[in-house]
Amino acid sequence: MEEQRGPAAPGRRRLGVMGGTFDPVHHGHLVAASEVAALFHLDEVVFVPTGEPWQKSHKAVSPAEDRYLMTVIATASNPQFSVSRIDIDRGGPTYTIDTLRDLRELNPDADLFFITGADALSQILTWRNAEELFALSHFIGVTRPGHDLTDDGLPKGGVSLVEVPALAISSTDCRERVVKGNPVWYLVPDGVVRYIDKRQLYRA
Ligand SMILES: Nc1ncnc2c1ncn2[C@@H]1O[C@H](COP(=O)(O)OP(=O)(O)OP(=O)(O)O)[C@@H](O)[C@H]1O
Ligand SMILES: O=C(O)c1ccc[n+]([C@@H]2O[C@H](COP(=O)([O-])O)[C@@H](O)[C@H]2O)c1
Repeated sequence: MEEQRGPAAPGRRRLGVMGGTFDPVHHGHLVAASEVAALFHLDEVVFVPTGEPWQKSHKAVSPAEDRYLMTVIATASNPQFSVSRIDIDRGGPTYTIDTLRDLRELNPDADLFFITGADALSQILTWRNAEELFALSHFIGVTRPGHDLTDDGLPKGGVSLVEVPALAISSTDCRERVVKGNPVWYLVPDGVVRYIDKRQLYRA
């Protein structure tokens, strides 16, 4: 783990990958990405909104273009953050194995660091081609209030566990607040509050 936290190998970039449905993106996502970027000396963190999140198919998910635009708005002010459309443009259900293969092809000079909250990390063995994921990227599991952070059952050396400032924010709670007419100010970036309002998202 310490080797992963040290400086990048000569000639190699370090690319963080923050995958998520981002419906909507909130400060929990942004703080996790920022903290990991600093701890692991990442050159960039690319946020990758899902196309069709197959494990959320029982839930109503907002249109990909809205989730993409909210992610662009939320990350625009940070020069280290960018947003990729690869999972949206590929079409069909989103599998991280495809995300990582595509990002490696697009960034042959970079080592990948996939960032996941404790809840997502605990589900990783249910993901498509789970055993291959760790050959394509290092995984960084971050703390999230209400969830245990563990690498039990995951490949040794393939995962680092990191404590990040605790923000008890979820997209589910943000959506429910909007439905009830409660504020989401300061849970999501200001521009995202405005976008939700403009597009009338989550109004039941
Ligand atoms: N508050 C948080 N702290 C740390 N990690 C988080 C937090 N919220 C989300 N994450 C992580 O960010 C990634 C993307 O999360 P996602 O877009 O599904 O947000 P969510 O808040 O979990 O959404 P939902 O409530 O709709 O399930 C996942 O790896 C998730 O674990
Ligand atoms: O690869 C899979 O099978 C897979 C299954 C569930 C989630 N993921 C990825 O995990 C990240 C967080 O997903 P979610 O559904 O919690 O927003 C996002 O990048 C998803 O594409 C990936």
